[in-house]
Amino acid sequence: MKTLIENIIVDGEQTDMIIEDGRIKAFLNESSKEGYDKIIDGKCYTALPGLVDVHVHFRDPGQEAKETIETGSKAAAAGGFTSVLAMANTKPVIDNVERLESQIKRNEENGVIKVGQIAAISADLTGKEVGPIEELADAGAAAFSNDGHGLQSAKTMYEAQLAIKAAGKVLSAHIEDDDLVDGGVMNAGDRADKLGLPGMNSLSESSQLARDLMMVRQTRCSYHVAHISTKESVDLVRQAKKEGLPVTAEVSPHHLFLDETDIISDDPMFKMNPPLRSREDRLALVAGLLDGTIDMVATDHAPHQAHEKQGSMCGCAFGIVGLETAFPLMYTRFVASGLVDLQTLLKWMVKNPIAVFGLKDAGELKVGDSADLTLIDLTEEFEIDAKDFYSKGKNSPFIGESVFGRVKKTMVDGNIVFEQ
Ligand SMILES: NC(=O)N[C@@H](CC(=O)O)C(=O)O
Ligand SMILES: [Zn+2]
Ligand SMILES: [Zn+2]
Repeated sequence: MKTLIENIIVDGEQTDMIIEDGRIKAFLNESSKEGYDKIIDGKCYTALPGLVDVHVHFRDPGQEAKETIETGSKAAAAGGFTSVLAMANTKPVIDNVERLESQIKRNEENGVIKVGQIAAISADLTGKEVGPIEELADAGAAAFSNDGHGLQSAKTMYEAQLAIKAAGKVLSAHIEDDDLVDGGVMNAGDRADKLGLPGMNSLSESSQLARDLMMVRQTRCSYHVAHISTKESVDLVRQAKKEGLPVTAEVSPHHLFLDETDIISDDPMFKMNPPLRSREDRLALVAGLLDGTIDMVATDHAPHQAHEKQGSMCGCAFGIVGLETAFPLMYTRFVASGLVDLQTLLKWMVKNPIAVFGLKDAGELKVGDSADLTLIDLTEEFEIDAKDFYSKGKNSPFIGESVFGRVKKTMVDGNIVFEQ
């Protein structure tokens, strides 16, 4: 299979790209159109290496009404992603070798992009004891996480770090002290008080992170902070990096662009875990991303059915979708606004995720690399509309927002997996 993409922008230059047998064969300026199986008019769209998201929830098996591997991966492709890591909090949880092997096969069969599988740290995410980490790593676990629940037991966290370090994998930590959360539905503070909603103390994140980092000093386990949300957590990661600890962090777009002051009424679209924090927290996250304390952006794509995101924040589900809004939001707010260049955004959304999680993705558009890429019209402005979502989840607080950067086509191994 030989494909020619004409007139695309790569690194700021207009070019043609030849793809053969799933790989980038050459960049040419004047190519003859003979001998191709497919010719695509790139219309001067910008070609970027496929985006990578190390934190998504595809709900399959068990909650297919919220999302499936197929719909979730189609949403990812529509968002410009060619590679994601799926969390283990499906029903049942991916916590043993048999389930992991079957899930890896299902991800491959049903996913239109590359879907790596994260395995659970503990059986059923209870945190009581550490699961068979070595066997799961040998069976192909992309990383380990207890996402959905914090590990309340220090002993479980300590033993998990030792086992994950021995297996040479990354521990992606959902940090949450249940006692301090105490049934809250949004960040504790003035806003929660005003709305009369139960608050979650932000120390529920940072205090558990401090505990975990004390352990990393000893275990040297590669420890990745999932969905970091507080200023204190950013300070702790910054300090840990200064010390040379193997610590990394991801932030989700919603924690960069929204804070508790955006919650003007009891609205389920603003309920997620961790919650939107204070403005000060949000600005610390932006600063942490800009200074390299936070390594990457991850969506924490958490689809739910419409009826699960209705009524009061007290009764509804935690989580929002993010795969189809992440790139345009990040591009609009960080690149189009002039804060950073496109290369920096690609560091956050491609290069660092690949490097930290040791993924096999090329992450670049170079001759010889696999043709995992996305073609984007960076100049097209559009309104985020749930009707356009491929995800079954329409639960986004960004609906109605005007953004730049429309994904036009996404290719995995040279095959088109999304076309607008
Ligand atoms: N982020 C959320 O609010 N929800 C996630 C779980 C999680 O990421 O902790 C989910 O699975 O729905
Ligand atoms: Zn989580
Ligand atoms: Zn999550």
